[in-house]
Amino acid sequence: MAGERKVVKIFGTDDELADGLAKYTVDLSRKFVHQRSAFTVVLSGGYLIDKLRKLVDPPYACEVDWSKWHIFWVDERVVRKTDPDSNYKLAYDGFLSKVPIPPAQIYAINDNLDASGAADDYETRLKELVKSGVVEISPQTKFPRFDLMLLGMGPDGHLASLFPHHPLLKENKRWVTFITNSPKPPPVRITFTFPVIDASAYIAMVVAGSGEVDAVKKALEPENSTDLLPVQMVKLENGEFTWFLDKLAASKLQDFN
Ligand SMILES: O=C(O)[C@H](O)[C@@H](O)[C@H](O)[C@H](O)COP(=O)(O)O
Repeated sequence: MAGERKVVKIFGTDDELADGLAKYTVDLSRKFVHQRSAFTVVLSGGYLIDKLRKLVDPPYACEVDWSKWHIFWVDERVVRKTDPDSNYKLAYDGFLSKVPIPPAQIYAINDNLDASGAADDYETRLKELVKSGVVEISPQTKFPRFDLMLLGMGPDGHLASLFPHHPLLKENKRWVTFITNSPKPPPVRITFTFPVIDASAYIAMVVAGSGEVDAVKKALEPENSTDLLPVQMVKLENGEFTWFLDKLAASKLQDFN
């Protein structure tokens, strides 16, 4: 069935959220490995990685065929992989170093290139992975269709490095582009574009704590406003968008309190 299915899950504690996210990811891993013998997973930076902490331990870790996983980044800071600002480093230290995903299936950006070069290089590598059948392609839009994006959102409603009112919100040709004036430091990043995000099969948007409470309220219970947050601009063509919230992040939602 085409279109977007929206799901909201609210957890009482941080540990319950981490358990819920681990179970959801295990179920999708099983589904895609069975269906296509590969599972393409896109990560963001931020505290998302901490929320994946349960996935690396039993019972979840043993239920996953890690050899079929392929890891990508929805956005990455243009810094060395060893830099504390690197999303690769954050994910490696907190998640990837603890599970047996083949290193050749972890697609970090080329940190020898500048922002424009790194975006071009990442897009070229994605095109090769589409050709070899690892990454699917959307039959409708011809943008890459990832199996699962595990994402975070900022207090201003940004996702990936797509910030409010920025011209990159309108990018509709490139798969991967770059930004040199990100309002969230560091300023130079590469990012997937909206058409790639919109082509996803599943997105988990993970928000916990009080920092994003107003953005969550605006995204889930919008009042008439033409000034949309970036997260409100996501329109999955044929996919499921699930919010993973804790009690604090959901505390302003009328329908859920
Ligand atoms: O590089 C980045 O800045 C992240 O990838 C970004 O997309 C992140 O997911 C959001 O900014 C939310 O970040 P927090 O989880 O820290 O709020």
